[in-house]
Amino acid sequence: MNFNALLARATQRHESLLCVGLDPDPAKFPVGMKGDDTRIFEFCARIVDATKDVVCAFKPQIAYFAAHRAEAQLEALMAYIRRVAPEVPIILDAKRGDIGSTAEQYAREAFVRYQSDAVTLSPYMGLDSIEPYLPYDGKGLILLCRTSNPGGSDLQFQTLAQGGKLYEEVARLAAGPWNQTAKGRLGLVVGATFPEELARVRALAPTLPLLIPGVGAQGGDAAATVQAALTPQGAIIVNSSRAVLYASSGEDWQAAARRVAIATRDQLNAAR
Ligand SMILES: O=c1ccn([C@@H]2O[C@H](COP(=O)(O)O)[C@@H](O)[C@H]2O)c(=O)[nH]1
Repeated sequence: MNFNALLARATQRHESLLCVGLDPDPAKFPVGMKGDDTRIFEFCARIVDATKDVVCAFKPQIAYFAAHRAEAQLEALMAYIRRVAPEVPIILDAKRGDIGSTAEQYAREAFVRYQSDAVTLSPYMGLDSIEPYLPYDGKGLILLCRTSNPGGSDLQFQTLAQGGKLYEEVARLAAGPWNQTAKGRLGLVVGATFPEELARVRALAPTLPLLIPGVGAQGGDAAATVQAALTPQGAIIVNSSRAVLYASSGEDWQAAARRVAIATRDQLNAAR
């Protein structure tokens, strides 16, 4: 099943707009595991067990694995999620972007090595840096548009000579000609920390799925996010990582992660 269909089905079955981000930092692991980078798989797998019925997606961030030489644990985690939660799409957060020949290798990494359903990409090297991902049928390609960090404004908020902001041009291209080339498989990353721009992106890209990080640890407002971005034609995937993963460092850490995930899902649903 393709990414968009998987996402729609998981959103409906789990009544959830919440994506749990898998950003394992051994320094923040709970009692008994703290500092142990051989237990990255185990930590993430227990979070998956605790939240798999309340999410519409999981989003492992590749840097948290690569930094600890834990790529093999990420491979094992992807296989584990596919086994215990086959209905939940997995978005590999890699933010790749490079010339075509290198992008071919990044595409292979995301879709052959890790078997993800979607990957995050930087659009700033242009359409030919996205094209190498297209041979992987049905996979979602989610382009950075208006990122959640304050410094995102440095470039994305620049006014272009032809008028409009750079992030608006990314949204226009992704909703129009680039998505035609990509056969409807593009999505956009827009931060929950910028609800006005979120609404603007939704207006420019009414049918694209939006991956929205920034609720939880970054302080984005869950209700404002839903009101700005959710429409009957436009899916949203609202990510929270640290607030769920590190809800408790005590022995109740899995139960605490589940509690926060359910509370966040319910907050998002209340605003629908
Ligand atoms: O604009 C962006 C794009 C990606 N991210 C990623 O999302 C999570 C957010 O983690 P929290 O702990 O919920 O803040 C993380 O993996 C980022 O790399 C983002 O925050 N903003």
